[in-house]
Amino acid sequence: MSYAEKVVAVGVEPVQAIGDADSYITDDPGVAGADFVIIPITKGTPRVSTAGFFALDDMVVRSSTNAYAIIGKTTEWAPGSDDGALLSHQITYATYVGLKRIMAPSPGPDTPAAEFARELMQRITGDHAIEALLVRTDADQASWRRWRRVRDMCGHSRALEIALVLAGGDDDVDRWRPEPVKLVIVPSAMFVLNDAGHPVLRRSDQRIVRELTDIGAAVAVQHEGDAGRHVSYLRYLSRPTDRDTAALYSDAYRDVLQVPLQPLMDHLESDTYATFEADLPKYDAYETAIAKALLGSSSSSSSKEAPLVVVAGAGRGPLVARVLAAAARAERPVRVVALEKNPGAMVELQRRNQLEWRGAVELVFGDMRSHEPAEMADILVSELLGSFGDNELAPECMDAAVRRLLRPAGVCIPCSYAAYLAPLSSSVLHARAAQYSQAHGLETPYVVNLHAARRLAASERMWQFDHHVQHPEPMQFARQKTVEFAVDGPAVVHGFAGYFDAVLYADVRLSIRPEDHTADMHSWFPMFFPLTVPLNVEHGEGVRASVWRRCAGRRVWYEWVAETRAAASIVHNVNGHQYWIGQ
Ligand SMILES: C[S@@+](CC[C@H](N)C(=O)[O-])C[C@H]1O[C@@H](n2cnc3c(N)ncnc32)[C@H](O)[C@@H]1O
Repeated sequence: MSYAEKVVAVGVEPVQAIGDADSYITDDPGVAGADFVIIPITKGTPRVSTAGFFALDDMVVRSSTNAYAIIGKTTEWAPGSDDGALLSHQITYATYVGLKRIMAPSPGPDTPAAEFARELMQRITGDHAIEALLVRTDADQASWRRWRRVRDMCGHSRALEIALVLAGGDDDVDRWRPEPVKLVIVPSAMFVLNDAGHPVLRRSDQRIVRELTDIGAAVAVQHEGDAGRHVSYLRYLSRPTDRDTAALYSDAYRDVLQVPLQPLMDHLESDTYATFEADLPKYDAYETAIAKALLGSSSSSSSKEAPLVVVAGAGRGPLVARVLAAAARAERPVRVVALEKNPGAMVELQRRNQLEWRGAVELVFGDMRSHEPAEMADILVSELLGSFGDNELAPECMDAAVRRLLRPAGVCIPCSYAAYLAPLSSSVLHARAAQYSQAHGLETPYVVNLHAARRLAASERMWQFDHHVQHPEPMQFARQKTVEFAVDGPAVVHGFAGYFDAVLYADVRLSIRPEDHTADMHSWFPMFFPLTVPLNVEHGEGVRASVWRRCAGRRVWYEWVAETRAAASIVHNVNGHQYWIGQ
């Protein structure tokens, strides 16, 4: 199922007291059409027998018949009381009947965070830990600060999820977007009647509900009496919208952490090439750059022949096809060499050369860093860019290719590319990275289509690699940069997002920076460099990031560290001990 096809569950939280969950769910016309209800597990202050069980009369949830449709609320918990024992009994009972989810009360302004966090920790750790606990909270900034404190004390546990109660108007949703919001509760007072007399939300509140359901939250109306029309409206509001193919593709990868590809060390699979090839804006830009280069450059003066274009790292041939299209567009004859080191892709190149290119392309199997050409190229085309620009080892491969394959005044496409960094808040991604940490470690960058995340500042340029001039000596591939970000705090930095931009030729560029992203291009998602321990940033405080690109032997890797005024992270991935790129 793709993300866009996912249906958002819509529920009801009755304001009136409910005597018995089963008859409410089965008989009350007011909840017909809802997918779930949010109701207390027990009535008022229930008695627990000395033997440790509840009396039937005290229960709202009395059987497991409708458990799949119930989010069970525990009773309010008073700090310093022995309500903790009651909470325990309620959770044990809720687990026994198999409730869909259990909701803990919100930590009120007077609730000491330490006591509340300790109470929660007791439920989510140890032998009888429950998988997930919904913490109910208001959406204002003070509530977010309280939540942040409690979550820190609970070690950013993935078991804690949020049920966010909106107030309407100026809910600060940006602050909640990076948090694990699994449920949005909309009080009926937020609804207004439209011209036809139907309850609807104001435009700004519609946007908030859509944004939160879009990152995977269910939605419920808090209502007295018949909630049917509110439920239908919320279902309509959170329905999937029509998307184009590129958006559908991106949606399927929302917040999915991917290990970055290593096209130099590994041989890519045919399906991976097929995914690249679907990204037409990228190849359109290449075609334009090649056509401009053909018009702008003279072929080697010693030769009367057409310019020689070498596609280094041709894959299954999309750039070869674009060289031929650019030549036709520029009305310039060309000679084309396709160089590739992946034996599987070589078979596809032969097939296309026979069927599509009528043998016009010279195919060469080899490594661009060691290939000995019979003739130097006028134009060298390659696409070895990763999400952080140089993380697929474009510098190492292209510097060698420029020296060995390109004549001194030749054109290299791309001629330069740069890496960018921005601080990122996303407890969702951080929790996922922590989940993978046994396999890959938390000191590993990922490629991810960022969605449940908030960028805390504009991206800053880290470094650049240039291939327009041939350097007399091989390039220095190591880099280091420290940048300062003015963060819109208070916020939590869970890591950094990495981006790149590239100049293909003259004014033809590619970019995945949010500030100037190439329209509709979808084959590169940003990089995510997690911090092992997230850093809190207060209002007016900045964040400093230092990143190194280091190289030794046949390995290249990144190390990174973050600092605020009050705290600092560890230096991540020292000596590439968790993540490296192989040459
Ligand atoms: C990111 S893919 C791009 C492939 C193709 N140009 C496209 O757009 O679909 C990079 C390609 O370069 C090839 N490659 C990487 N390093 C190479 C090297 N040193 N020599 C030759 N080919 C290389 C990989 O096998 C892969 O096919």
